[in-house]
This record gives sequence, structure tokens and C-alpha cells, in this order.
Amino acid sequence: MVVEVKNLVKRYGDLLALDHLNLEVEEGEVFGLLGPNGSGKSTSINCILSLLRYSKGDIRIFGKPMRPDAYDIKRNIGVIFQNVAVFNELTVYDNIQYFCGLYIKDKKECNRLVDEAISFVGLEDFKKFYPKKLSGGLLRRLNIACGIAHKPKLIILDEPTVAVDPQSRNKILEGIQELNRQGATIIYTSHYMEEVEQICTRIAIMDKGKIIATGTTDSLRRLIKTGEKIVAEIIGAPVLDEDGLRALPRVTDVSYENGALTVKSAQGRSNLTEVLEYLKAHDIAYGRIYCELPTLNDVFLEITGKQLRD
Ligand SMILES: Nc1ncnc2c1ncn2[C@@H]1O[C@H](COP(=O)(O)OP(=O)(O)OP(=O)(O)O)[C@@H](O)[C@H]1O
Repeated sequence: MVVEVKNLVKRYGDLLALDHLNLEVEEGEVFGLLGPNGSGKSTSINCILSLLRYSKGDIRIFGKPMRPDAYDIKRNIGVIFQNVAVFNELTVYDNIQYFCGLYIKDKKECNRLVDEAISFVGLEDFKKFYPKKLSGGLLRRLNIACGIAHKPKLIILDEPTVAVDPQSRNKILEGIQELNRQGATIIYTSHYMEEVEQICTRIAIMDKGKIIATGTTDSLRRLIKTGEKIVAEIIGAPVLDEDGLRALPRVTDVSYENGALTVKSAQGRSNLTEVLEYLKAHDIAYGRIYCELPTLNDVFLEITGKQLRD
């Protein structure tokens, strides 16, 4: 176990930010902490890193108790925070060298690792640039390079893609997967469910300071009643007999809004053929028709009654 958190409680005054949080991350995982804004992701990370005092709970990293002065543990952790934390007075190269040099004393080895980190995040053409000259996406990549150059065993990324252009976002996501392939265990916090689905091997969904569900994307999808969702883009504005659709086997919900007919069925049942037959029998013209499995947002919605991105 790389990280073990037991019954973690954190209060900010009267606000209960972490409510008996339990979390386990195994070696080799890309572990996603997914939750809406304010659910407690950053607070969890800051407590895990001993950057914040907490009211109650136990935290172990690499099997040892985590404390503010546990430098042997901290040496093996790389952290990339939401807010970019680099020196504006130093170039891209010098920034990475500074952070890497905090851990790697051999200058030659440090420079080799800096070069490796620069090519890893694709900043070869920007080595001599100062941070102010970099776009938001490139700045994020620099932030990541500073956090990973010393080859930590555990890498924690707190929403590293907020306000990042698609090209840099893809580069960052691919980079995280590559770091994992090279042996690092990753903890990744985000409120973007697509990213978490794309890169995480296991996911914990957070709400109001608690983990409300944990599992792989597939196992989380199976947790809920809703299974397949069929969406048909209806041509024209025909009146639909929704009751006829509701009567299909295991249909849980039917809606018809803005020209889109949505039919949701319970797990384990596909109603695609029946919906197509219904449309044909009632002479209803349609354009695209597609089936979707539940998303992590559907999981969150069913468990909490609200959207992940409220
Ligand atoms: N320093 C602080 N003082 C008081 N309340 C705080 C402080 N930091 C966070 N909070 C509150 O604690 C709760 C959890 O916040 P936290 O930043 O951990 O959530 P988050 O899931 O990381 O959200 P985001 O995605 O917006 O960063 C929120 O209600 C937030 O307003």
C-alpha cells in the first residue's frame, strides 16, 4: 500500500471539510479522486502531504506514518498543485534544475534528469524562456516538470489541467500515463470525469468530504440502477406517446426534449431494437440514434441526486 488514510477528519472552523475519510492507494495505480468543486479533494491532498493539520485520523505513506518532518517519505513524493508554483526570475531550465536539485545532489545526474523532464513535457524549444513568456498550457507543463524531475515514486497531481488548452491537456494526460508505466504510483484529483475515466485505473468519488463510492469505471457503472441510455434525434416535431415507450421491458425513464428522445433502461437490458421498432411503427423520422453506457456523472447523480459539475 502506498497511501493509507483512515478516518481523516478536517474542520475549517465550523465547516467539516473531511468527514471520516478513508482511502487506500496501491503501488502502481493511477488513482483518481473525483468530486465537484468544494468536495474536499485539495484538503485531502494537503492533509496527506502533512501540509495541513487535521483534527483526527491516521495517514501512512509507503507503510510509514506521515508527519510534517518525514523527509525520507517526502523525498519520494512529487506534487503538482492547482496553482502554478515556479520562480518568475528563473528560466524554464533553471526552475526545473532548482526543484530537482533539492533532491539530487550530484550535479551531472541532476542535469541529466532536468533534460529528461524537459523532453518529457515537450518544452525543448522553451528552455531559455522565463515563465511570463509561456502560455497557460506550457506553464502547467513546466509546473509538472518541476514536480517530477527527481523521479518520485508517488506523484500527486491536484487538478493539473484546469484552464489548459486541448493540446497541452492531452500531452499532460499522456505524460501521466507514461510516468505510471515507468513505475510511479499516481494520485490524480479532478472534477473532469472524462479525464479520470481516460487515465485512472481506480476511482474514488468524493462528495461533502466523504468518499461515496470507489472502484474501476466499469464497477462504478454497475453500482447504479441505470444501464443503457438510447438517444434518438427526432426529425420534425411529432407528438410521441411516451407511455408506449415506458411500457418497454425494464425502461426506467423516457424524456423528449429539444428534438432528442432519451430512453433509459435498467442494467442488463438493451432496448435498442424495441426503440427502433417503435419509431418505425409510429412513422417517426429520426437522424442519429446512439446508445451510451452510464457515465461517472450518472453514478454521481444517482448516489447524490446532483450533477458532478454543479
Ligand atoms: N482555508 C480554508 N478555510 C476555510 N474553508 C476552506 C479552506 N479551504 C477550503 N475550504 C472549504 O473546504 C471545503 C473543501 O474545499 P477543497 O478546496 O478541499 O475542495 P476541492 O474538492 O479541492 O474543490 P476545488 O475543486 O474547488 O479545488 C470547501 O467547502 C471549501 O470552501
